[in-house]
Amino acid sequence: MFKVTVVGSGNWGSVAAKLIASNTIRLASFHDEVRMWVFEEKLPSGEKLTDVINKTNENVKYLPGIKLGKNVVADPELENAVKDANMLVFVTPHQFMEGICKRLAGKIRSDTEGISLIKGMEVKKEGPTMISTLITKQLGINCSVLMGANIANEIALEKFSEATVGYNQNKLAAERWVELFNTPYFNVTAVEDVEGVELCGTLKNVVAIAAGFVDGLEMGNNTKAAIMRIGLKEMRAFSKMWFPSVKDNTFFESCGVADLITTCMGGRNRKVADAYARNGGKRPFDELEAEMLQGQKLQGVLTAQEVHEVLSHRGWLHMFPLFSAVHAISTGRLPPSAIVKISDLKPSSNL
Ligand SMILES: NC(=O)c1ccc[n+]([C@@H]2O[C@H](COP(=O)([O-])OP(=O)(O)OC[C@H]3O[C@@H](n4cnc5c(N)ncnc54)[C@H](O)[C@@H]3O)[C@@H](O)[C@H]2O)c1
Ligand SMILES: O=P(O)(O)OC[C@H](O)CO
Repeated sequence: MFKVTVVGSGNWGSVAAKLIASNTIRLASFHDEVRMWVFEEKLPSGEKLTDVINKTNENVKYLPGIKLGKNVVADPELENAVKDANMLVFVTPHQFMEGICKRLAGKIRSDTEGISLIKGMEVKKEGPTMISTLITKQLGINCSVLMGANIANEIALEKFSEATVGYNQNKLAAERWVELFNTPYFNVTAVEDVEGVELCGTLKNVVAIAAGFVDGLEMGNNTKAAIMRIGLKEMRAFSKMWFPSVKDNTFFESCGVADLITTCMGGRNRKVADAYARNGGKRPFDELEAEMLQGQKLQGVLTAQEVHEVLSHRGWLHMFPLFSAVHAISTGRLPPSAIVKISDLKPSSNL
């Protein structure tokens, strides 16, 4: 029997727990109960978030108004939450994963399979390390990924969408993840390209920041489409430079072009970048994030910084004018209007 724990309980983490719980309760090969690790916090009422989730079956802070399923149990103790599980679903903002992995090292079952829903990467001197690789290295487990055009609040309302599982070699494990996540309104397919799927999910957040600038400047649909097109090309070029095995077809899955479109239309990165541009770049991103998202986290600004670091280390910045402009604008070195002057930065013909 498979026992699932969700490590993370933000907006998407809560929806993932709901999706999974609806399947573990009906499929015989899974234990009914789904544990969900909660980064504990006190609510304005003085109650602990975990207690409120377990009392109301609702994550009142990150996914208000949605019942998670009676078989979801919130647990504030990380080690306790994972101790019986042999299927771990990682879904926290990427900046917290190194610390979480350090706490979990040596404390999980040896037969555990992992999957990361985290859109982000770590930066090392030698280049980017994907979060699935960090998990594999630090915890010694196989780790697949699930990415897609998945704005969490829409899936919480059971509106139809698609997602892509990326795996490396272990097809059986990938099929089990598909079984665990798939529902009539959440259509999951698997492709053998873990890095390609994960890089799509990670890099689209940088393009979403650019799309938000364009919206904030009220530049219209053609400009936004141009930004998305250039962004997609840079996503593919960046992915293939670091991981030549990445497949072109992956960019046509839900994790690729579909996620790029939905994020640039309706995501949190877009929304906060829109506000940043409307304020003429005068209010920093972290201030807008705290005010507009109330505890939810942006991934695009940090990812732009990470992309900048690895590209500048290699001397490749000039080949990625859009990624470079997003970083320069979000750090206040260029005004938001610079997002449509990227042709001045001489994009390389080999993208
Ligand atoms: N929300 C979406 O629509 C969506 C959809 C697909 C993928 N994702 C990805 O899922 C991942 C998680 O995003 P989310 O939307 O579930 O989270 P979120 O942004 O809604 O919430 C932030 C979470 O971080 C937790 N947190 C705060 N400080 C922490 C710390 N020091 N250590 C550990 N946790 C801490 C908070 O308790 C909260 O659970 C991200 O990589 C995101 O890109 C999000
Ligand atoms: O709200 P965002 O910008 O973090 O994007 C959410 C999801 O990644 C969309 O698939």
